[in-house]
Amino acid sequence: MSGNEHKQQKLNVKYADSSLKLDKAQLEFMKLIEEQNLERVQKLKRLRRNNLMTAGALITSVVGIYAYSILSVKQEKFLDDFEEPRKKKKKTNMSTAAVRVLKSGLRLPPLPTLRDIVKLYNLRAVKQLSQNFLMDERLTDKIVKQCGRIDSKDVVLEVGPGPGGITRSIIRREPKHIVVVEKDARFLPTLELLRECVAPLNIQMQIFVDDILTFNIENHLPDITQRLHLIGNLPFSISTRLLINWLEDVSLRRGAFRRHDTCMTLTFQKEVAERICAPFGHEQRCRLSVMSQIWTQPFLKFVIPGTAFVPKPEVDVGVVKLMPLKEPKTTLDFRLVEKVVRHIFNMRQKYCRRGFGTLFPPDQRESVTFELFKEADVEDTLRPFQLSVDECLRLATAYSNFIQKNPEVESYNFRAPKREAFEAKVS
Ligand SMILES: C[S@@+](CC[C@H](N)C(=O)[O-])C[C@H]1O[C@@H](n2cnc3c(N)ncnc32)[C@H](O)[C@@H]1O
Repeated sequence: MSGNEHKQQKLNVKYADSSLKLDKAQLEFMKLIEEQNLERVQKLKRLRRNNLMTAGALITSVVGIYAYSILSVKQEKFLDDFEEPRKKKKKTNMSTAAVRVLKSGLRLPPLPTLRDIVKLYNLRAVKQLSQNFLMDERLTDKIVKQCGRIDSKDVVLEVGPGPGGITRSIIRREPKHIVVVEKDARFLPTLELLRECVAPLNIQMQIFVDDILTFNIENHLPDITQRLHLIGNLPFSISTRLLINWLEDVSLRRGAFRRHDTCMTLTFQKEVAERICAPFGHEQRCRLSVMSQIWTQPFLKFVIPGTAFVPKPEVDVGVVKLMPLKEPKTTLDFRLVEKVVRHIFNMRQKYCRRGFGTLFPPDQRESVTFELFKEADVEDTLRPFQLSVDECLRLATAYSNFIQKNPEVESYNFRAPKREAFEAKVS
């Protein structure tokens, strides 16, 4: 076909098409098709939008999961850091007690950790019983180490073992006999667990659910052929009272102190620990310093930061070792000495004669005070914290001599209402 013929045919076709008229049905059919097309396009658009949204959600979840995994891994790393030194320490740098235990062949069966025990028995600390637990084995070992040598024939009495951290450290020192006195019966199962573990090792363990302030040591430990060690992470609420009770027992050589070599390794609030050991002239010097130093030699061994306890107390804690003196500094009655020392320190900032004078009724106060300071050879213008133990004891001796001659003065109480004080004086 020539080029001209081809052109002519195209024109014919055009001509023929335009001449066609669409009938109504065809138009409607086309409209229908158009509508269907439109609908299909919209459907596709919707599908695309949904796909985009699903993809977005998927990407967000994937990114979320990834970020969470990174954070979790970091958290685990933190926990590892927290626990790691202890694990490493166990492998590379064992405590001396642990080394001794291994050398001696003593093997404790595997025990749950203290943290697990506390969780297992749901042992929430009770504030009224001053419960602050020590979970760090290195610290409990260090406290027990302050007892000095613990022989295989010795007895150790622990006050307030709680979940048993210090008890475990005592066991590692292999005494013959361990006595624990705990007021809170919730700790009984955990302590019984320890007792079961040490039974095959020939260590006798006795558990008493009792109050140490009324616990009769003499009745429970009648045999004095065995040396006794007293130890305890004491509840703050009773620590000073317990110490005063035990100092009185030292003075009377009774209870735990029938032997002169019973030592006390006890914890106190740091400030109290410092007061117990304060020498004269020290600003912390107080009644407790003088009373402790008359019958014992106290040493502040070390301080444990409050953060080491669970729950954390608001104060730091001092570990004090008190060794009863072989030769007591006085044979005077404990309560008489305590009374004189208490009166002297009642007016800390004043001359010591002011507090001492309150032992006597006002009408004879000045003259008697003057006389007794002279007799005791003590400077009456010293402040109470500047008095040595000997000076306090000389004043106590002078007071004791005075009330032997004037027994009616002994019951004088300067704090009593005036009428009562007068009646005491005339009766
Ligand atoms: C500071 S916590 C020490 C607990 C444990 N020894 C430690 O170091 O983790 C004091 C413990 O003494 C107990 N306790 C409190 N008052 C007591 C009392 N009057 N007689 C005996 N135990 C007492 C408490 O229940 C508590 O277990």
